[in-house]
Amino acid sequence: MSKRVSLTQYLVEQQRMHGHIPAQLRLLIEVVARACKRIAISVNKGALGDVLGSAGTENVQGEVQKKLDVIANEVLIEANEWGGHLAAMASEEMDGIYVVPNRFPQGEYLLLFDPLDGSSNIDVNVSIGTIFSVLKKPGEQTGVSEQDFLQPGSQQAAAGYCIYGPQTTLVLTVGDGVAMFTLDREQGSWVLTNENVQIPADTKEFAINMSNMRHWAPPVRRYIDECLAGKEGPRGKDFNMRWVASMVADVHRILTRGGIFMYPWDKREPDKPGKLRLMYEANPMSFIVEQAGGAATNGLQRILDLQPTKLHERVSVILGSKNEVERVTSYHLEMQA
Ligand SMILES: O=P(O)(O)OC[C@H]1O[C@](O)(COP(=O)(O)O)[C@@H](O)[C@@H]1O
Ligand SMILES: [Mg+2]
Ligand SMILES: [Mg+2]
Repeated sequence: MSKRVSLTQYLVEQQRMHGHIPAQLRLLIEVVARACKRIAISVNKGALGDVLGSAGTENVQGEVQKKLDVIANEVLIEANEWGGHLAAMASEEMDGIYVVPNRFPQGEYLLLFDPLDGSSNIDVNVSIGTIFSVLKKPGEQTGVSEQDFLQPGSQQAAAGYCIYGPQTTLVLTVGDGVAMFTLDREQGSWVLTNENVQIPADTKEFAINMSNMRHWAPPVRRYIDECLAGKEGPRGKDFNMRWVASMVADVHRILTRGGIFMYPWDKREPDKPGKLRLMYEANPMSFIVEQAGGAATNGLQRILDLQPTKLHERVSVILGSKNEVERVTSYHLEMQA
């Protein structure tokens, strides 16, 4: 049997051999990974743990919170405020930033998370996840403000997600490729199971919520129409479609076998750039996808180059196999010209 490499060993290697990450960042990632293990336990309990259904509250974006949205948020905060590596946190489930109180050890990083991604899938027992993004607090000044979080995704020190599916898998980048770790439940440890994740540049599989078709902008409509035309159409090949409605699961499939994922702007709410959130969904996923050789744009620009203007900013997302993302982006740019 080949040697098992744990998350800790992998991170120590990244720190010592490759000089990629400081010790503080390594320890921060381990705290997040531990929190994900605790969330995985709650997810698995389901009805037995009374964690299904609505919490009866709404988050800042007006979405009804599920019990697990609230539980996962609390687990991440509690684990990380004791961690000692953070100045503040921000989450889909909290209106403003959460500054780590003085009674806890202080650090120089900022952590953003979508504690539970794919909330509509919790009660139906379909894969869900946790997405996170790590930034460095800018400047030397003491104190931390929301402004400190508003950095482009290209500044991320690390990003990852944990998928709670048939297997529990942690996917991580510290800017040196993408690694996957599978949770060994008996041992309670994360084991490195894929060290060099690569997204093929071409694909025959797209992921989009087709029920919104009539609301899409012309470039998206054109791309999907061409895919649907199959072998006889301009693409000269048949396409398959998947839509899990958990971004983590759709992105995980793309990291595993390629594909393109789109949640574009649509006419239902024309003033919103998209449904997904830039800081704790699109940015971390775009960092991971690029690190695996894929691409991510909002139709016109690279997502990682976007300058955020607010914590809960939304964005149109097109990511995955590079040649397909470039094609959809070129259709948008042609329309603009
Ligand atoms: O139900 P829709 O409109 O297809 O949206 C699905 C998308 O919404 C999300 O569930 C949003 O995430 P949350 O569950 O964290 O709010 C994505 O994971 C997914 O891609
Ligand atoms: Mg989400
Ligand atoms: Mg969520």
